[in-house]
Amino acid sequence: MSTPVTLDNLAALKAQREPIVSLTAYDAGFARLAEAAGIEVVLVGDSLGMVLHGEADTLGVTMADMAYHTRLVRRGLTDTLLVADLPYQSYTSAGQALANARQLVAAGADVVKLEGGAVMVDTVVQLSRAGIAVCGHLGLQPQSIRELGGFRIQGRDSESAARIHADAVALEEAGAQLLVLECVPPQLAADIRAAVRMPVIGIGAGGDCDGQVLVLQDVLGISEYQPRFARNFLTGRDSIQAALAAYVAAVKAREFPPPAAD
Ligand SMILES: Nc1nc(=O)c2c([nH]1)NC[C@@H]1CN(c3ccc(C(=O)N[C@@H](CCC(=O)O)C(=O)O)cc3)CN21
Ligand SMILES: CC(C)C(=O)C(=O)O
Ligand SMILES: [Mg+2]
Repeated sequence: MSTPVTLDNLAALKAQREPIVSLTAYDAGFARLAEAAGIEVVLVGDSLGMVLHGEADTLGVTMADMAYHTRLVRRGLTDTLLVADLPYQSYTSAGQALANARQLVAAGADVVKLEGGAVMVDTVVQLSRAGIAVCGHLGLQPQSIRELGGFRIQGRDSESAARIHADAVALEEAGAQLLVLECVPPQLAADIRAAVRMPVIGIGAGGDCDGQVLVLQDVLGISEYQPRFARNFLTGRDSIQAALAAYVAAVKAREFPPPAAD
């Protein structure tokens, strides 16, 4: 890449139906490798609570953690769009969300991501009005693990599918410019993708999304627990660089995720 990736570029990729490739990173070194491999969006995910800290969920991650890792990743990137997660309990009011989102932007985030649908509309409106780009996150919301009772697929029945669909539209109307859709049935992801202008980046949500995101450690096969939807791209390859390039190529060719229920 030679010019910075923008949200407008991602919208153009959606319009062209060219898959957007996203990957998590938590430090400058891996961020640099992700950019060199052609990753368009690097996510500093609160998944770092699990893959870096060794916790069983993402609930212990703090704003200090997210700001620190966002600063590290920023130093590894020249042109890649940087999305950073607002962590658990850091956006319980619009005012708190604004203050914390500003911290992530100061640390180098281009876009801040938050979990939740209709309940987040006021917050998304305020962030957008303040000039902060927002990425929504629907479907499986790991920060709601206690309410969900586990990392389970969401939107299986028609009622919850309709709610997720309505949440996506509400987020877009509130000003969200990007959406992560995690662990929902492929048909629901396809319907939502077609219904909103913002690019929809899927994870465990089938192939008919505008893009895909995976956790770095899953792509390298070094996670303690590998979700079923993830793939180890280092298998059969001899370097991390080759694995990341293979992930990018597989998403761009729509070879990943595979068509069948995986
Ligand atoms: N290493 C890692 N990869 C991830 O994709 C990831 C994280 N950590 N941490 C934050 C969230 C949590 N995620 C997860 C974690 C576990 C499952 C999981 O166990 N899924 C089951 C399917 C459950 C069902 O059938 O509903 C699976 O077998 O994949 C899914 C998403 C996605 N994110
Ligand atoms: C799994 C992705 C979407 C995420 O939110 C994270 O890495 O925290
Ligand atoms: Mg997250």
